[in-house]
Amino acid sequence: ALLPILHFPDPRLHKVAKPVEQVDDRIRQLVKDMAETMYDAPGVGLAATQVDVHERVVVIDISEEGNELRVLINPEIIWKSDDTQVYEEGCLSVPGIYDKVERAAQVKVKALNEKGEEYTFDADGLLAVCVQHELDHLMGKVFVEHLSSLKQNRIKTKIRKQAKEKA
Ligand SMILES: O=C(O)C[C@@H](Cc1ccccc1)C(=O)SCC(=O)c1ccccc1
Ligand SMILES: [Zn+2]
Repeated sequence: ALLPILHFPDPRLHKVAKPVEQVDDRIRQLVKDMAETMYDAPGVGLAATQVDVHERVVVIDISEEGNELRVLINPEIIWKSDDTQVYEEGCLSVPGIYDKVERAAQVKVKALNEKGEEYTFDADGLLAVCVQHELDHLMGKVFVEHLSSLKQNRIKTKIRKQAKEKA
């Protein structure tokens, strides 16, 4: 089922997600709903925090055809490169806002899959950006918080105006 995505500055986006205790059918259904919601947006990633579920679950699919779904349960970055890359980021919780964010160029990630089995993978490029962006969400952080307070205030004003026009 499609899940409603929380929009900045909703305070629930700042809640810290808890680790998943048991990878069971409830979690597998959540993953299915998150993937459906991500593809519908469309996006290349989605964190459970964004759909108001405060558990450490992330889905990512950076493939062109949208047929390479990655499921990250209790994900951890176990290594980060010193060199960084700047990438123009967007966010499904901050629609219409794009800005440059500097992050580690390569990361090594450890996570559980839908069966609860542990796996690791190396990421660079867009995948590295996306993993770091999604893990920020699980820590209650939205990408705009990397920007100056001047820019953040302008974004809040713009989002409020968008909300008024829609209402
Ligand atoms: O808000 C989110 O977490 C989803 C976000 C993740 C992200 C990935 C990479 C850079 C920044 C943010 C998005 O998917 S934003 C939409 C987007 O980047 C995109 C959408 C469709 C095709 C390609 C990219
Ligand atoms: Zn986001």
